[in-house]
Amino acid sequence: MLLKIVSIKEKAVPISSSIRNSFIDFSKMNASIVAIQTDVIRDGKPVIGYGFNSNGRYAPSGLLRERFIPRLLEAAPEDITNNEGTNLDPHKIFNVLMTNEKPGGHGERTVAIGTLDMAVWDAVAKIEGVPLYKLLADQYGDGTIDEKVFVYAAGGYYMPNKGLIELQDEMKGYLEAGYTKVKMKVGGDSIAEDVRRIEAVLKVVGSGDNLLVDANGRFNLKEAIAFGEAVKDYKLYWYEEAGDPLDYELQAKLSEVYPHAMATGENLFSLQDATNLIRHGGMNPKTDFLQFDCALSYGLTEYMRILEMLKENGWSSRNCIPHGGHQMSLNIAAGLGLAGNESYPGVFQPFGGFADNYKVENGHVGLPDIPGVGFEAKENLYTLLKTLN
Ligand SMILES: O=C([O-])CC(=O)C(=O)O
Ligand SMILES: [Mg+2]
Repeated sequence: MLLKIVSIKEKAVPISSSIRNSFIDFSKMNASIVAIQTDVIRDGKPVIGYGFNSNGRYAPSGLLRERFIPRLLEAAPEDITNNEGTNLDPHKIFNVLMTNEKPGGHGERTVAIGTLDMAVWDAVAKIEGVPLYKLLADQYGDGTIDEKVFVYAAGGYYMPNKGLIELQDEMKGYLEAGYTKVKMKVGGDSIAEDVRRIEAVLKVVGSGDNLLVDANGRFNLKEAIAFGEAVKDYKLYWYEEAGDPLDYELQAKLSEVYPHAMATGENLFSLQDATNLIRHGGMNPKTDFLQFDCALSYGLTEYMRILEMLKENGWSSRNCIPHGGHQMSLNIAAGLGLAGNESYPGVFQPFGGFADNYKVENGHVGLPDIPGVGFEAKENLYTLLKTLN
């Protein structure tokens, strides 16, 4: 008997807040959560894989309900399982989901598929009875697991009535929570004001090596260069998403003049977009970081193809620190040897943050030894996911 998917459920849930980056506010932000129930029984209960979409893109409920969930439910069991029929096959499922989808113009179907893909991998690891990071290391990596993963605290948003003192207090909180590096938003105010904000945070974190700045694609080339010029002496850990994510020429021209590390990629949603960045973005594998987020970009199956492409082009998985601050990318980081993962200690709850009993220490965090992605070890998240059942 081949295993079967019994049901797939989806719900949009709010992750709204009063924070603002240089481009959007999050007053109406939401996310899809999904549950894929299989007919496999483990510990007396049916295996259910859970997934959600990463922050920054809205819940793709329509795409999921009208197109991708029906497509997956209609697939023949042999088209979605391994050869023995004992587990789901995420790669075959990707092909099923992409049936009758033209290439290019990826839009937000990448988010819908990334959400389902997370639930599929959660189920796969639960059926195997191992944490996802272990499954990845054993089946797709070299067997080594990073017991602790580097994480930085992303925050520093613009908010109503948030001055320099409040910004400093926020950053002090991250250091007290065990983080060593913090990220703040820039590009949402004048360069002079952002420089004042940066200097205020530097007083808390000590050196530029402990501070990352994120312009969320706000600048044109002239502005991006001017901002780089204004901050270059701080030798920041990275300067993120200076211009439009698809403007590879802007990134390349900025790379010619900005002398320190840069990061981008959270809004590139496909292997082809990632390839274009590597081909045309002028980025440097010796210094720069790539932030592709599987949960926004067709899932881990596509992410593995991106890692392959990077290798062919002289980049390493250690250049990757994904966007999104979720446990899925933390598993990928631990199992496939990434450089680290983003973390949102203060925002995007209950999706941001990791297992409850694993404290961040010296900027690193461990993962729980339970089957799947580990959602069950994060109580506020699991409580929400369970409402799908
Ligand atoms: O503010 C956002 O959209 C999130 C973001 O860019 C990040 O975490 O790097
Ligand atoms: Mg960003």
